[in-house]
Amino acid sequence: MKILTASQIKEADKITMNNQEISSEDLMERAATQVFKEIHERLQGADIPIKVFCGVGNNGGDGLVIARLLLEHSYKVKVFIVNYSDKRSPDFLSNYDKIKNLSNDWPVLLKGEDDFPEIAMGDFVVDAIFGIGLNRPLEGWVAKLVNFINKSSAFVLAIDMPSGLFSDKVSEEEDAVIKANFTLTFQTPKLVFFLPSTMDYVGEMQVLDIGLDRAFLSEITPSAQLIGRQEARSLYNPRNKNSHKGNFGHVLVVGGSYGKIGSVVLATTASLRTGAGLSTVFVPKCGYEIMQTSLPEAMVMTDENYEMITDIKTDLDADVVCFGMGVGRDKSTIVAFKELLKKTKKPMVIDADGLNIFSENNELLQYLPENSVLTPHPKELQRLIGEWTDDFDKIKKVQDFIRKYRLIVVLKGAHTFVFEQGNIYINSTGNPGMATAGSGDVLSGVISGLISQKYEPLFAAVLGVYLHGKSGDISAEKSSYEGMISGDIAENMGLAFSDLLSENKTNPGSD
Ligand SMILES: NC(=O)C1=CN([C@@H]2O[C@H](COP(=O)(O)OP(=O)(O)OC[C@H]3O[C@@H](n4cnc5c(N)ncnc54)[C@H](OP(=O)(O)O)[C@@H]3O)[C@@H](O)[C@H]2O)[C@H](O)CC1
Ligand SMILES: [K+]
Repeated sequence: MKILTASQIKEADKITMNNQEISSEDLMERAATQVFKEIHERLQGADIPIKVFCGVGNNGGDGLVIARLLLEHSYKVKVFIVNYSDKRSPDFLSNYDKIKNLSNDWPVLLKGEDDFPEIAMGDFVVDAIFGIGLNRPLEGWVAKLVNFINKSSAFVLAIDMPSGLFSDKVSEEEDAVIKANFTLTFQTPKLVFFLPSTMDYVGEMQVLDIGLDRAFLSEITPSAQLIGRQEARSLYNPRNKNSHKGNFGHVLVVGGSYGKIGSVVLATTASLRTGAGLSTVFVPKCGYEIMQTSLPEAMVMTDENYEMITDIKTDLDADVVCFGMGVGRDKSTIVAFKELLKKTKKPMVIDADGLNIFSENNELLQYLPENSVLTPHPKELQRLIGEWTDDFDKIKKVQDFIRKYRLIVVLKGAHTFVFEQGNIYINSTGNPGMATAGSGDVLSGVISGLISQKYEPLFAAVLGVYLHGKSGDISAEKSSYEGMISGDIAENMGLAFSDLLSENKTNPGSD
């Protein structure tokens, strides 16, 4: 699903109104009706006090329509107008009239702190104060109102965006931003919903299709894309019946050191569970028996050295080389890595200490084959590209880095981002249970397994991240966030594929 900027959304609005010959008020009615339906479906007429806080722009206009529709369905609604400005939008004004005509219980005008209503624990708060039109931080009593709502224990539903959250930059720590339990957003998710510094404001998120112009939406180049099941499914290459293990490629995993052979076991298991035809590992001698016993499906080659990798003597023409897990940063390992880089022509997948070696030896990056995949977590990324001021600056710095070295970067996090030049793919699967030792080793193995099967490295990264997250979700379902371990993610890859390929799911753009 495309993630659009506020200006792209505003353009889509205009084109939609033009092509569908509808007014902006019609579009507002349509958007807010979708919200009403979602609320109605969940509350089923329940006798819950609903407090709708409306700004005086179009986000506030949405709030007024939602309130009107709820009142028409006999919900217990109280409307508060957050009168932050004298500039009221025309669609706000016409809906203000409509709601005033509906009942004698007129909206309450809030002009300062003294007007704040009581918000009780069981209240249902609708936040329709600001949407994508926010262009400066909240100030004065409006900021205080937002903090006041946040302090209440009420359930908060944000309309389009949590108020106070910018769509195209991060807020400062002291800024007032609604902390929503749920956000119903129109047509497209916003990039800030997925950034580490802003995602917590959003709560659970659902995108409502408000029927913006299809042709425009399909043609526009997005700033990023959200990868749900449908998008991941479109990347899957079905297998030919007439095939043998040679068709699915050969993965070479190079890694491990004394006490860290498990990381290689995990990555290699994951590569095989993802469908690699053959997987060979290159480990220090201490890893020989561990590998052969724990993963009989893999072939094992060893270094001369018992404890660490010092010389990667192999002429194996693998389809992909995965390097870095548990490998350490000994001088001799760095030399061996450099030799490996020089002789490898096919894309590589680099993780963990492989990334740290690059951070400390920047000159090695030039030997990395084009289209190789780096899989850092934020700390590893910071060591690679330097400090960033905020998440938007980070995105820019990653783009500069991958342009320079012609790479793909998989930035691991609650929402893993896959960066290619000029594009970002944001993953929708996964859960906090995956923050467990070895989870990254499994991911490198999954991506390598897909590359060996002739997936383009970019698509291997995007699909791999999706499947890894899905397998994590399946593992959590079976064992809970706390109880799952990364070996489960490798073991459940088969179920993640089955889920991807099952026919009985219809929810596009999400899971
Ligand atoms: N296609 C869609 O998604 C549709 C969305 N709709 C809804 O419309 C809003 C966007 O509405 P808009 O009127 O553009 O913007 P806001 O309601 O968010 O803000 C209104 C004005 O508030 C001023 N502003 C901005 N920041 C502040 C601030 N910190 N303090 C005070 N005032 C502020 C600003 O005006 P200025 O002239 O003062 O700069 C804003 O213009 C969208 O989010 C949806 O909810 C439509 O209903 C249907 C289609
Ligand atoms: K809002």
